[in-house]
Order: sequence, then structure tokens, then C-alpha cells
Amino acid sequence: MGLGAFSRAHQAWYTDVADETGEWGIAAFTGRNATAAEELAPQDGLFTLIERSADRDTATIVSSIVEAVDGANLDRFVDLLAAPSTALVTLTVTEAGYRLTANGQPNRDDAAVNDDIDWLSTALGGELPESFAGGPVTTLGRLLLGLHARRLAGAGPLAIVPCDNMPDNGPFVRSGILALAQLVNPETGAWIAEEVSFVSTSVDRITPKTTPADVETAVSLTGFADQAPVVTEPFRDWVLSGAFPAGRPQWEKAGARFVDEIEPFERRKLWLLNGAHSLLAYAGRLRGHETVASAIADPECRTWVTEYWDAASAHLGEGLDLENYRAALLERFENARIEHRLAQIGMEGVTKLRVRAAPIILAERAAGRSGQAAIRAIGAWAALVISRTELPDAAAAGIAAALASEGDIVTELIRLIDPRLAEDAAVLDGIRSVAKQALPTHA
Ligand SMILES: NC(=O)c1ccc[n+]([C@@H]2O[C@H](COP(=O)([O-])OP(=O)(O)OC[C@H]3O[C@@H](n4cnc5c(N)ncnc54)[C@H](O)[C@@H]3O)[C@@H](O)[C@H]2O)c1
Ligand SMILES: O=P(O)(O)OC[C@@H](O)[C@@H](O)[C@H](O)[C@H](O)CO
Repeated sequence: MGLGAFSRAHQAWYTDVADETGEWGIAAFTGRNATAAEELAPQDGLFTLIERSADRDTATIVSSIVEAVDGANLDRFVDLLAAPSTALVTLTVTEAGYRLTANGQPNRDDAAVNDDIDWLSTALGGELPESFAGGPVTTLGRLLLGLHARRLAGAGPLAIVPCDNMPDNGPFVRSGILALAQLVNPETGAWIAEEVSFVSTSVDRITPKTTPADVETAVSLTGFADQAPVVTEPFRDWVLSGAFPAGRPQWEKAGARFVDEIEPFERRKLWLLNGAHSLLAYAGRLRGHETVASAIADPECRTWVTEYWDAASAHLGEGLDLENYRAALLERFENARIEHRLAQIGMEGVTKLRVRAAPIILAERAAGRSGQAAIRAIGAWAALVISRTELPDAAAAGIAAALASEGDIVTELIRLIDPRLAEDAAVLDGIRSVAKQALPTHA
């Protein structure tokens, strides 16, 4: 679920490389609109993956996607979820795409969530409905419908494999879907709790949005016209933890690692890579940069990233080879041929900063330090928000309410990210001073 650029550069690539005999096939469903399916279906799911290093492009035709489907096609989705041959569902729908609150409950302030709950409460009462017209539009609503159909079909257990940048993404999605099931069909909830495995993953491969120039590059590299190529960096990593009761491709053949304890890997990647990305997306943008490579070449931004990494590293534990990891990350950020736009990374700041910056600030404060290196990321985000920079966010209504608040705007904004930060006067002062430096007229 979530047929974006990343799922193609990562899970589709791993499956393609690992499964030489074509035993496995991916039925890929879009999220919010049909575009990716409309582009891929006429090319039989085939697409060009362009690996872009600092000095060259290499193209591979990936063939693991055997079906590209509009996510709104619930008939096909239910058919496949209810089929015993379906072994797992990966999700790449963005952090905000789960529509869960900070404590993992379905977000009842979200009209689409409420509509799905209403429809599912009626439709999942007995046998499956004849028609799915008016059916769920949210990711977890659709997934719950599919899992309910699987239970009724007696098709057995399977694995759910979230591949979005969230800590403990397996348990996070498990608790979210169980909470939703509790509201609409507790019996299916009990079946999910018993039969469905939720795998945690740490995923890594920097994959920007495809541009029209990438389409030109693809045809020049392969000779094939491709409406849906994807550009990515050569680096890739996939760490997974959890059971696959219905089997899985041998992704380890392509370099994936299966571990018992995923948290150290997950935190290292989320805090160092994604945390620095968000810092650059806001603080770098305030300095006029548009891409990661441009921002990291700015000595001021680079110093901020180093300070951020020092703060995060103090809470990452031993044995993670942080020195080499950080050196490799700098090189990846410096790859100017990967045009990773700060505007793309800066979207959905509330959800992202909650897991990328807030935990570092809280850990630094608990250690008796200021937390300023990570406070800078949130302060820069606040500056951009206060100056009405376009930053698409599922929490837009909350942001608008904070900006219109009679009280302290900074406190109200920070409360959206993590209420604990809004209780700490020193953190709020730190955020204010970053926002103030950037926006003297709004101070
Ligand atoms: N791009 C990367 O470098 C990268 C690397 C690691 C992990 N990821 C994870 O993958 C996610 C997707 O990245 P991408 O580059 O493929 O983005 P993308 O915009 O190309 O694709 C996102 C997919 O998610 C769907 N989606 C987005 N918001 C949704 C919502 N609210 N509800 C339902 N579906 C929704 C879209 O329709 C699309 O299918 C990221 O948010 C991140 O969690 C991305
Ligand atoms: O994909 P997002 O929007 O969650 O985050 C933007 C980037 O930080 C992210 O895509 C990284 O490039 C990726 O996580 C690298 O593996």
C-alpha cells in the first residue's frame, strides 16, 4: 500500500534482486489518487530505477511489480487480501498517512477517519457487503476491511510490514489497527491480534520525487520510454524484525538484515539521517537553500548538523559504529546529483519533528543540557510556519488554530509536536530565540 517513489526504489528493488525466479509478485496499490497506477499499468508494472551516484547514473528495469492498482479499487484489494497466496502487505504511505494521534489512536478530529469508522461499523457486521461503494479511503480503514475479508475467507495469517520512518513502526501500526477494529468489529480485532504479525523495519534509501528530466534520462539510458522512472542513491539498507507466518521473499539475498532487536538501528537512522534532514529542511530553508546538497555545503548548516548529531549520538548507545555512519551520511547528503528538495522533506513537520527532534530534546534536557541543537530544528520550523511559508501538513487545522491563538503562539505550536516540550520554559525560550532571529517582525 502506497505506490510512491520509495516503495519502488526499496521494496520493489529488494524483491526484484532477491527473487531471481519470479516466485513472488507485488500487487501495488496507490494511496490517495490513481496516477501511479495509471502510469505503471500500461507498462505492465515495469519501471526504470536510476541509481545516481556522485559521478554517474546506472539504470535497471525492475520487474517485481506485477499489478499496479488504484487504491480506491477495493474489490481487487479485498480479493487479494483474502487470497491464501498473499503473504504480506508493506506500507509506504508517509508517517501522517496512518492518521493516528500521538498516542496511537485513530484521529477522531479527521473527517475521513470518522467516515471510515461509520462505514466499517455497518459493513463489517455480518458477511462481506456486495458492494464496497462509499467504502474506506484511509490506509488503516482499507487494511482493516482487507483483513476482515481474510478472516472470513479462512485464508490464514500474514505479515504487515510498515516501511515508513517511524519508531517501532510494527507495534505502532498494530496498536492503531487494533484500536480501529475495537471500534468497528472487535471479533476481527481479536483475530488480527492472534493471527497477524506486525514486522518492525528500519528502511533507508534517499529517493526524491521524480522530475520530468528523470523521464528523459531514463529513455536515454535504456531506450525505453518510461512514464514512471525513479531516481535513487546507490546506498540502501533494510533491517527487519518480526515473523512472516505466510512466508516472504529471501530479501537477505539482496542485503536485507533480519534482527531480534531493531531499536538501535531504527533510532540511529531516524535521529541521524531523518533528524538532520528535517533540521536542514527548516533551518537550511531559512538560509535560502532549496536542496539537501546545497544546505550541507553551507558551513553554518553543516555545523548545526554536527551539533545535532553530537546531541543525538549521546543517547544512541554503544556498538553502532557512529563515526563511520556519520561520515557516510555526510557523503550521501553531499551528492549534489540527487536533487532532494527541502520543501519535500519539510512536509508534515508536526508528525516528523515529533519522532525526529522531540526525543533528542527530551533526552538532552533529562541529561541536564539545553537541547539547543535539536531545538534549532523546531525553532526554524516555527519560524517558517509563523511566516506562513507553504508547508503541507495533516495537522494544518491545529496549526491554524495555534496561529490564531490569543495565547502564546509558540507554546501552542510546540504543543502540537509534543506537549512535554511545551511544559519546559527553557525549551520554549530556545525555540523563541531561533524563531525570533529568523523573523524579527513576528517576535
Ligand atoms: N523517499 C525516501 O527517501 C524514503 C526513504 C525511507 C522511507 N520513506 C518512507 O516512505 C514514505 C513515502 O515516501 P515516497 O518518497 O514514496 O513518497 P511519495 O509521495 O512518492 O509516495 C507516497 C505514497 O503514499 C501515499 N500517501 C501519501 N499520503 C497519504 C495519506 N495521507 N493516506 C494514504 N496514502 C498516502 C501516496 O498516495 C503515495 O502512494 C515516506 O513518507 C517515508 O515514510 C521514504
Ligand atoms: O520520506 P519522508 O517524507 O518521511 O522524509 C523525508 C526524508 O527524510 C526521507 O525520505 C529520507 O530521505 C529517507 O528516510 C532516507 O532513507
